[in-house]
Amino acid sequence: MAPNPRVAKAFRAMKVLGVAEEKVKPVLKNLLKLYEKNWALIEEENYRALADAIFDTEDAETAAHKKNTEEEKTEGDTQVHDEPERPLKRLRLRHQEGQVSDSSPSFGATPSKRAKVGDAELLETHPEQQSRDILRSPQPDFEDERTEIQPLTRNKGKEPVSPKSFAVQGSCDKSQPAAADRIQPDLGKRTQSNSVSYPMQLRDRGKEPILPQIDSREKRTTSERASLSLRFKEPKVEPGIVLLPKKKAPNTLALIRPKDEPVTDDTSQFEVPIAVIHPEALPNGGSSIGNGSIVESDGPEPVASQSEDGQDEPDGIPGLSSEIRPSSELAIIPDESTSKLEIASLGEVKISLSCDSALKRPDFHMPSLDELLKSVEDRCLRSYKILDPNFSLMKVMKDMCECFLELGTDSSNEPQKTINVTPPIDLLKKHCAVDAVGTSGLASSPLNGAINIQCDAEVALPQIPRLPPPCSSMDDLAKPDKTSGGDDCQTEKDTEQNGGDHTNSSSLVVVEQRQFTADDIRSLHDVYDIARGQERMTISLVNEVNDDIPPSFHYIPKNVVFQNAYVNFSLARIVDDSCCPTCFGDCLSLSTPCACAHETGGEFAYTSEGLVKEELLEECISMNRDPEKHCQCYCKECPLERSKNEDILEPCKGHLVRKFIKECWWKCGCNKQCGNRVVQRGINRNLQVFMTPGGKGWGLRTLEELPKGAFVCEYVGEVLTNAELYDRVSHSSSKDKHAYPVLLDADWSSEGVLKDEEALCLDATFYGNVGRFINHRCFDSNMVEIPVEVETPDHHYYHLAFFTTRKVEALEELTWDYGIDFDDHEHPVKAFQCKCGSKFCRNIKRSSSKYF
Ligand SMILES: C[S@@+](CC[C@H](N)C(=O)[O-])C[C@H]1O[C@@H](n2cnc3c(N)ncnc32)[C@H](O)[C@@H]1O
Repeated sequence: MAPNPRVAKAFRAMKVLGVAEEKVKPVLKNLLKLYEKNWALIEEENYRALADAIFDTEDAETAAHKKNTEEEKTEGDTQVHDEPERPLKRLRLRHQEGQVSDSSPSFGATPSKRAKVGDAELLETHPEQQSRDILRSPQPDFEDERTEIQPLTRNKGKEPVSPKSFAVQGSCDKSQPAAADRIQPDLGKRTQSNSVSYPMQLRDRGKEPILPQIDSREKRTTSERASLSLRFKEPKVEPGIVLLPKKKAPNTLALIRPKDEPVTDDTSQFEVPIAVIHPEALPNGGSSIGNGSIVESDGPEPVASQSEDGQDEPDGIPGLSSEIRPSSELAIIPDESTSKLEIASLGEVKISLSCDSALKRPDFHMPSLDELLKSVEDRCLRSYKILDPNFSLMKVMKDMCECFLELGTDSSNEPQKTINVTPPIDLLKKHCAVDAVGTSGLASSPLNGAINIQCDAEVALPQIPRLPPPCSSMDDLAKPDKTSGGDDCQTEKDTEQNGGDHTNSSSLVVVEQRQFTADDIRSLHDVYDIARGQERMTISLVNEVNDDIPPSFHYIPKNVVFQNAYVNFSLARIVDDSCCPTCFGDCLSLSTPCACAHETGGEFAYTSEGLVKEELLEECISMNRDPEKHCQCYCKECPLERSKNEDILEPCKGHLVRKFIKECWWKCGCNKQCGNRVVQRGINRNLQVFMTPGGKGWGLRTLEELPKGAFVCEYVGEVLTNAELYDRVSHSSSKDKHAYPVLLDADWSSEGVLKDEEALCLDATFYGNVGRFINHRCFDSNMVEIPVEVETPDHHYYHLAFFTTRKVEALEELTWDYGIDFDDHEHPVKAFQCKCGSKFCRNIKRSSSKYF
């Protein structure tokens, strides 16, 4: 049978040292037994354990043989010859005089303590012997470095070191003071110079030894308050440092104890290293080294940690815990002095999170690793779909920083909570550079990149829901955001007071740290379904163009009344001749259309396929393209002019008298699947929000081919009176842009003088549906808006529904003509520079300086 390749390799390694296979075999066998077949321990440091064990065995055999020979030669002569023992063994034996011998191999009840104590004591007591012993041990790789071992003997067991220490001793600074004279901060400083240089920067905070951290670039892009450090477990040993055994990355000095290693549980007589890990406590390689804390996997409480003055610990034994639980690769090291959370220990690499200012923050608590990982995973699942092409681990790490701080400052009991989040800076960079608030609605402080999020009470939506009482504090206001192309879409949160006390200009302040609701943040990242399940279809969001993240807004599938709008859905208003209570099933299947078709001249507006009939559609299209060819009404007292609050009212500029679709509704006898119920059933097409490549910001596209006349979606938003809208818009900063609101003026002609609360519009800036992403196209847009009467025959309020004007291919952007007059500079919402690309573009020759 072919020998085990690991065995063969061990033989080869020993052969190099001149040890014959037959000598290696029994020792190796024993060693495998001793180490429970953990080859890593044997192979560690070029088979050091094996080599030492072989030499130990040799020594023992030689000694035994000599003794026998001498006994035979000089019977009765009790004089023992002074044949030198192997130093290590001899030292131990001397040291163990008077102690209880323990013949158990290595991992007894407190083996690590014993090992540490034994080694530390040994090293301290007999440095030169230890040095010699090491010189004798078969370490061909480190031959020229062996003299560096000497300082090891000086460690009083206070400083944990890497078990790999011997491999790099040559680089230790001999000029360093003895370990006994040192304090930990020194260690940190010294070891920095020895650290492997990775894309991280060392940071000496005086308490954290050996912490290469994120380099300055990364530092700039993460919060200073929650920083991530990726740390290498120090591969080099400092002179005078006690070795710590670990099962996965063992310290051979500790592990290759002879079987008769004396042990004692009475550790109080020994000085013990500050942080000591039982080898069995680290089956998966969890690191024991760091910050004077002990790695612990099961919970956030440290098993043992070092206090400020270096004194430990709950069990009275410095650095030792009475209960040492198994550790995994994930390790938590909460350290109150630094609020550091160790995330992972992967081989020699460690990732940890710290919050520098945690101590100054009364609201900070250390999140558990589980919480943190779950939060990051959730975030990745939601967020990274859009970022696949640019996915990088650093983004995940930055997310970790965010979640860390977010969880650390989260207090679910409080109705108002402040969460500080470090944004994925690269996602926000374009926005942060411009102002304090990003597209996402996340604010990035120029000071520390942190984001301040304010949680308000949940919004409860009644049937025609009214918005909850707005924030009373004007401090909550933040500057609207900017998208790269959608530059007049604003995410400013209106915080008008109850009772019509509207926002005034002094209350709109640009803040460095914007306060947002947790809902704001969550909605930003639900890229799988920005509607969060509120539509029949999921609506994904992708960005294949840049790093912009979706704007902050509340997705609502139906309109909500902001405050003063009069929207009354009363059954009493529906007279019998405007509904079909006697109908059954599908009204479209009737040979004679029911009363609900009256609005459209006795013909239903929809075909049996649910498409708007050609004639109606064409008329609506034409109305947009050639408004002058269609009937316009002029108000006696135009609500638009009135809302300007000027002394002299300007004459009405005219409103198109539009065609309405009247759908069946709940007073009707037909069922929900009735063909005359299309818009009210909501979105039933595969739509996607995407980043347009042409600089228009986000847009909406279809993922399936759409026939002409197909319902796509409604324009959903807050129902505002025009006075409210005027107030809202005109009081925002001149730099800020507002999404183009939609006037519900399709039937203003029929009513004489409209009251303020009856002259309505829709604003989707803060509350809206996918309609808010539809970009404008001059004249030849592929969608047209049609007013739809669903709940009330009263045409003050109606639904504005988009239907395709032609067949639209899958992946085509969906557009509609906003009807913007690019020359109207008096409009409260300033026009944008049109990039519709239409050959009929009304803005094609305009100077860009006119527009924002
Ligand atoms: C209702 S939003 C549409 C979604 C928007 N693109 C976004 O990123 O959120 C309207 C805004 O989109 C931008 N936009 C729409 N159509 C545009 C066009 N044809 N050219 C340039 N910008 C356009 C303008 O900034 C406009 O104010």
